Amino acid sequence: MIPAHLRTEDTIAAIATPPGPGAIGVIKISGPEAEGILRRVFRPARPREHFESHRLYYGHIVDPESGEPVDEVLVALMRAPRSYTREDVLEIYAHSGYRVLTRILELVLRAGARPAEPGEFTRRAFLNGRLDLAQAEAVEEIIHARSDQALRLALRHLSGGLSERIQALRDRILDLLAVTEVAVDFPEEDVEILSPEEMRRRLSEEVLPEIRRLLASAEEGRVFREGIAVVLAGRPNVGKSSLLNALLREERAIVTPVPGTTRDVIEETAQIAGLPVRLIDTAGLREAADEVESIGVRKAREKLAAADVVVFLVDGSQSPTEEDQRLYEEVRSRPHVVAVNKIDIAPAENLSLWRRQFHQTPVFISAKEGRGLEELSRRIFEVAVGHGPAEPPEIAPNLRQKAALERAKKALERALRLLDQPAPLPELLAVELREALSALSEITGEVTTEDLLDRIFSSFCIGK
Ligand SMILES: Nc1nc2c(c(=O)[nH]1)N(C=O)[C@@H](CNc1ccc(C(=O)N[C@@H](CCC(=O)O)C(=O)O)cc1)CN2
Ligand SMILES: Nc1nc2c(ncn2[C@@H]2O[C@H](COP(=O)(O)OP(=O)(O)OP(=O)(O)O)[C@@H](O)[C@H]2O)c(=O)[nH]1
Ligand SMILES: [Mg+2]
Repeated sequence: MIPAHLRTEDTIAAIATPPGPGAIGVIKISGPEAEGILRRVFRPARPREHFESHRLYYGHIVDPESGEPVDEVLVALMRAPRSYTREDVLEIYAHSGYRVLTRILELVLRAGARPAEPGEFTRRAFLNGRLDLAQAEAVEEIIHARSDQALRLALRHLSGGLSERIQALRDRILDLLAVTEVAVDFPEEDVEILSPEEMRRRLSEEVLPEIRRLLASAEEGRVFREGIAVVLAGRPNVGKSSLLNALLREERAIVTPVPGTTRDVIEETAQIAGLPVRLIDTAGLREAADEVESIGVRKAREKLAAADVVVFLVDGSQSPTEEDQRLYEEVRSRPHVVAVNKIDIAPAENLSLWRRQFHQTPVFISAKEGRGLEELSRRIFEVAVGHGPAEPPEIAPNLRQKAALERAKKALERALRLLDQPAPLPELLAVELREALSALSEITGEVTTEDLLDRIFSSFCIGK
């Protein structure tokens, strides 16, 4: 039974914009009472009997009990099925502020709506067939995209890029299942509609490679979507904070000639070669001079251990020391890039010493003059992604979708093993093909459970 809080005959309402002062705040209402609510709480500037669909009306939200105006607004009514949820949708464009939006929402609730659960608008869009499940997940992906690449990927998912690939796979497996079932139903007829060899060929050359491609792009897509943590580490005064500032193009961290300037962890988001990156500047690694600094150094080591990529920075204006070597040993086991800084003032003989100092060729940079930063970005990208800067994959399944793909892959591999045997039983084959189909159907949501939907939509924002 559908729990009361998800009854789709209810009219739901939510504030759809972030709380606090802002130019405009939006209240969304969806369900059969949308128009009734409009009539009860809205007073149009010019009295009217009828509200046209998809038109903006200007007027006031008025408390129906006291007659007191609450805000000056624009409203739009979008009649079913031409709306986000395919139900009647009412949107109220109000001023945004701490009180005004909650006041209006209270009136709307009193006028016949109940508060929407997180993701409930999109859940209705899904239940009413406007989006499939993969597209619904893409809505959330758009909201959380932190780089252009991540956004592009999400938008392709929203417009059905992933769903189409899954659908094509399902069609192929369905064809195979259909002939297998003929063989189950008419065992005595010796009509071999599809030979085991042909079935084998289609599975191993057409279906499984496509699943493997999708799985690989899931891996690759993850870095584009979620981004990486890049920690800047090295001895005091080598120019870590200067590099942070240079990469951000902003004077974010304090830079001084005094070693031990940065004592706390500084984190900022940036884009590096299209990847969303959390850049983390840390205290210079050394025997700390005081308690504050020693806490800073400890935090620096914690960040180092959790980094996706460490940029190990050294000072090219000085020659390598044992201390640099010792610190490098700490970093070496982590994915890292070595950067030799201050090449604008570094003597040439130093640079050749530094060149031979590490297990990899360092990148030569000047944080001060912004030199070598592109090369550094490229190297960070390589270490994070495993190959040179490339476009993100066309589409990239998320973790849930990846798990379903893996289930489908296992089932199809079992089917292949059956086909290796002499006279494979069609009944057994059909079981595996159906299992693969059901796994793939979970991705787009042809097959779902309340539990699955709860899990997916509960992580959405309220009002989405
Ligand atoms: N004001 C407002 N802006 C918004 C949204 C919204 O809900 N309200 N959206 C919320 O995420 C996004 C836009 N997404 C939307 C997707 C579909 C439909 C829609 O009405 N689709 C109908 C009919 C389209 C038509 O007129 O042909 C449909 O597909 O059936 C509306 C918004 C971003 N901007
Ligand atoms: N010439 C030159 N000076 C630089 C460069 N990068 C940093 N510096 C100078 O080096 C000094 C230290 O720079 P910071 O960025 O504060 O160094 P840090 O590694 O963050 O130092 P701590 O926070 O103390 O660990 C400052 O005087 C910077 O101006 C560079 O590329 N060239
Ligand atoms: Mg610093």
